Amino acid sequence: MDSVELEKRSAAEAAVKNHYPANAKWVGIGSGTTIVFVVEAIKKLEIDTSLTKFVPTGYQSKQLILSAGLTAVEFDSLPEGVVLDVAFDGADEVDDNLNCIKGGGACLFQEKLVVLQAKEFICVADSRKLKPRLLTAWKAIPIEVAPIAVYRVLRELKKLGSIDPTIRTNTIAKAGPLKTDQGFFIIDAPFPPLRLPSEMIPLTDGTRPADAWDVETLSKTIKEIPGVLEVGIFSGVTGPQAQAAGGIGGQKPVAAYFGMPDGTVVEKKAVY
Ligand SMILES: O=C(CO)[C@H](O)[C@H](O)COP(=O)(O)O
Repeated sequence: MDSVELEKRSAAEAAVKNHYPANAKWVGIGSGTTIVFVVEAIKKLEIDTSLTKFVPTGYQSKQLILSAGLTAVEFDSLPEGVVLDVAFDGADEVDDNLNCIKGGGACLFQEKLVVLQAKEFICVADSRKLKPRLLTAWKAIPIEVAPIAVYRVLRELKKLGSIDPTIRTNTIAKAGPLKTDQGFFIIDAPFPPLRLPSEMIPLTDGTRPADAWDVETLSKTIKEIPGVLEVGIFSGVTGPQAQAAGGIGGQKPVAAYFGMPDGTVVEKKAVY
């Protein structure tokens, strides 16, 4: 196993050890390559999971749950009022405030639904994902868009300062735009590195500097473009603050685990 895979595994083991609830009833399972190690770590606990329901974030996630012999319940089959005990998921980049970029695997819409429905979102990643600000190494924001609106959304993104946003295409033999589990397209929209909201200094007339966006404002602005289903920025209040505001757990992780090249695991916790 190469060193990045080992980082993913050690982060997953630490995250599951610290956050998998003793009598878990509902557990969200994200998408991507790191989440495979989370499911492996849950299995390694050797606890009775027969009463636990695992909520997938898409096709790959559901197959992962089923092939591990666990019970999958799709998001749209959740009984009314159910709040997930915890949701584990990966990320493409995580900043100092635990804001995340997600959607590298094109599952951001269901991933956001699932983490919002969980008391706690626990992020699991390798060392490459740990950066002070979003869009440092990961250069574009994944945005899920209705196919009919895609060219209009591309134009609107350019007006917001995105340099050369593109429609993601299939990487396998089938030519054409990649389709998400919802049958939508993904636009990858590059922007300059994003600031934290606290770093935004308005111009003297009170407006935003043309080349500077903070995580929160850009996410909300993109979400308002007609045709956008969801934006791959996971930000805002989290944990108890989100619960107090009625948004259950919020979009942002309460803790993020990063496997490091030296075999250690860095744990970062949200500050409330
Ligand atoms: O958001 C995601 C999929 O839409 C993934 O969580 C993200 O892309 C990280 O993937 P990986 O664990 O393979 O690095």
